[in-house]
Amino acid sequence: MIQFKHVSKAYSGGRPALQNIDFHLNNGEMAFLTGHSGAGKSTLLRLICGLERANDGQVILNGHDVSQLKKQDIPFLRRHIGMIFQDHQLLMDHNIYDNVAIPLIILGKPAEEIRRRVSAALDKVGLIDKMKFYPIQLSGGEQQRVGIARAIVNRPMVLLADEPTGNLDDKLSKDILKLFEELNQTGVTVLMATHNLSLIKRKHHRILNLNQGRLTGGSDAEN
Ligand SMILES: Nc1ncnc2c1ncn2[C@@H]1O[C@H](COP(=O)(O)OP(=O)(O)OP(=O)(O)O)[C@@H](O)[C@H]1O
Repeated sequence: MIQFKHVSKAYSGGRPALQNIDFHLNNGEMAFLTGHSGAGKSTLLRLICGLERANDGQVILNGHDVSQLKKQDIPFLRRHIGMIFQDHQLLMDHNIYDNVAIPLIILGKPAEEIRRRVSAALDKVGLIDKMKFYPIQLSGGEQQRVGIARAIVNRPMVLLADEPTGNLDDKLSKDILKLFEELNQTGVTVLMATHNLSLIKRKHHRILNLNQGRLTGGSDAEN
């Protein structure tokens, strides 16, 4: 489902953020992405959804080489991806319901389907009672969960999560991880970047570990 072939990325003026990354995440697999701050985790996730372009190598998503896609084709690719950002990126002048509905509105889904799916997504993250609230009225952890609801509302094939439990306490972090595992059991491929090693230590999913932009664990050769 997600394959990196000799991928390197350097931001202009900076040292390489990723160097010669090779791995293959199978359809329906779940994996964690770990590594120190600045190791390249966000960059790797951003390459998959076309927010950044590789300088070298191939990033293949569901058979498409993301690094070769034309700019106008990127939105079509993103329809299949749910992306959860570190800084949740909510629209502050829209309420929670609207924030979660946005991906469906963009796709032109009928109002009744939007209502049903947004309610289901908010229910999953425990925020159904707050759908009329604005992001500013929610705690950091609740805002993070709105970002998660928005990412799953369109039932993506692939869920990419950048530090999704960063603002959450232990109990909520475990709940979110459980939610990802449930989605994974329905066939969604999940890649989650995290610093929280205690959260994932008893899990059996593959761990891709980055160190200074290089993959030091979890590549296919070890599996
Ligand atoms: N837009 C950018 N322009 C220039 N350099 C960048 C940019 N984004 C990231 N970098 C650099 O690329 C490297 C990898 O950053 P990245 O954000 O991918 O790491 P990370 O593992 O996600 O870190 P963190 O855990 O702190 O979020 C770092 O050296 C960072 O300074």
